[in-house]
Amino acid sequence: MAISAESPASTSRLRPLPGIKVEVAGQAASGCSTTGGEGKASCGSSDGQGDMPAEIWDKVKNHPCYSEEAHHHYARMHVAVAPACNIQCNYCNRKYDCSNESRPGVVSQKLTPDQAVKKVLAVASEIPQMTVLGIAGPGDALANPAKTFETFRQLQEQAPDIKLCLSTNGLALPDYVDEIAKYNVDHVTITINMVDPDVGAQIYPWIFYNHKRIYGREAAEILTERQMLGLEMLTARGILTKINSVLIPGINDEHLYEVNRAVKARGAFLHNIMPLISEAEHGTYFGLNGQRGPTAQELKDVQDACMGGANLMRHCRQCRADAVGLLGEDRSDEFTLDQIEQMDVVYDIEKRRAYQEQVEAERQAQHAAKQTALSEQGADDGMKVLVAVATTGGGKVNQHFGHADEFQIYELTASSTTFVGHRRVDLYCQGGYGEDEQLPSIVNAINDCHAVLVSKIGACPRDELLAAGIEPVEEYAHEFIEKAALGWFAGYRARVASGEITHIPRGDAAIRQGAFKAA
Ligand SMILES: C[S@@+](CC[C@H](N)C(=O)[O-])C[C@H]1O[C@@H](n2cnc3c(N)ncnc32)[C@H](O)[C@@H]1O
Ligand code: SF4
Ligand code: SF4
Repeated sequence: MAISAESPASTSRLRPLPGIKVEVAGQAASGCSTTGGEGKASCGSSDGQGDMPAEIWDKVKNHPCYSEEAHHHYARMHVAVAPACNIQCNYCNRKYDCSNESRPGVVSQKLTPDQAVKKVLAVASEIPQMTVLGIAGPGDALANPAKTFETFRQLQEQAPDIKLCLSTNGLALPDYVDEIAKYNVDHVTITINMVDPDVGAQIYPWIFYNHKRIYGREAAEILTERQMLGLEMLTARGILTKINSVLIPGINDEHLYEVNRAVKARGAFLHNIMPLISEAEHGTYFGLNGQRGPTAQELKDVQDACMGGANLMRHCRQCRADAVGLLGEDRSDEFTLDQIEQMDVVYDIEKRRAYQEQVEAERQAQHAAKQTALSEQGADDGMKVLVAVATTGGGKVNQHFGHADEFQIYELTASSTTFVGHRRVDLYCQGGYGEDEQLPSIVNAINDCHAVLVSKIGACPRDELLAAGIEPVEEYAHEFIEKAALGWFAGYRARVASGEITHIPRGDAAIRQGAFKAA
């Protein structure tokens, strides 16, 4: 597909682009449910490739961030080799020795490139489904170019099967595109929160550029120009890009649609709209000044409004800069420098490959089960519901309600299943203490869902969920998630059709008791 990089009307305030035509070698939309947010049933391919070109498919099918399906099966890790930053965001406060905060920009230990490479080899040997190594701070990968590229250089030699990624604010990006290509870094994340410097001036107090500090609107103007130029240059080289945007209510919530269209026009592969994390105790400008993050509903509304543009990632976990494991789990505690010194690391590519073949077979089985379940749904009657799922990974409904500290949320129609996000909750099972207090907050977190799919649930929470209009479902324990959800949905629609129950749309209006009623 050829995409013109000329400025679309909505981004006319940007630096005029050089009018290059950018070849985008296959957008996510042409694949089949490979991205986070828009998995439709139109694709019948058994593995999910759809009509995506093979070279793109190879880059995304086992990348947990670029493919929603892959994130159930494959792991990633970050190494914290990039402490410095060349700009200031009003939502960021980096910490270098912190083990108890789970947010971007925080790490337990800064690493040298040599230490980082040791750690990657150790993790990759212990967790063979770890396919991706990213440098995401705690500062900016490209504000620390020597450490970033030395890490990549060594890894390319010693672990050539691992995909390399980096995250940047984009200010220095145009200067490093050649080096990014040289080390086969084929996934780059750029954080783009605005394409309008007036919006940018409310997010970025300063940038450090050309040996000086630049403030306010002028800083934001330079930043947006550099981000757009860097994105175009990556697209022109066939490097896949993911755009992160932090949703900041009252500042860029209404503007992110424009960002989505601007990055799509420049060939972005995915757009990851993430909620602002903002607490006074993090010590950020926004946190200290009462700027709140969005609700789950506000986030979904903005993501939904952006559909039809750049494809959306909705399964981001906003990981720490030293995260290790499947998205949502963090095993970095098992790989401290002291522990790595004690490990007998043998990096065996063949063993990793053989293991990943099994993992890939599971991913494909999950995809095929979904396609079969969709084909059995019958005509689409326009009904749309959300369901919550308790899972420990592997793409299956395999967690007890009481053990879930989060639920994955899927939107179902008769012709699609779409992952729309995860909701963290307080653990219900507290060893007998405080359970009654947790339940209302759990119900509140999933109160826009019609059902919650679990491997098991106790009698007390079952009754309370039913009273709140949420149907607890154990029947599909240990099934693949989409197959389970669609199986329940087919039964639900049949009960509605027979008059056994009344379908009541939920959403915001569902914050009431008794939505799930017998007719
Ligand atoms: C720590 S940064 C490191 C990479 C790079 N410096 C950048 O900003 O893109 C990783 C991601 O975390 C995001 N981030 C940092 N603090 C955040 C916060 N308080 N809330 C939401 N996202 C945040 C950044 O915007 C960025 O997308
Ligand atoms: S660019 Fe990244 S590391 Fe730098 S201040 Fe912003 S979020 Fe923090
Ligand atoms: S922060 Fe988001 S994109 Fe980055 S590794 Fe975690 S899930 Fe993937």
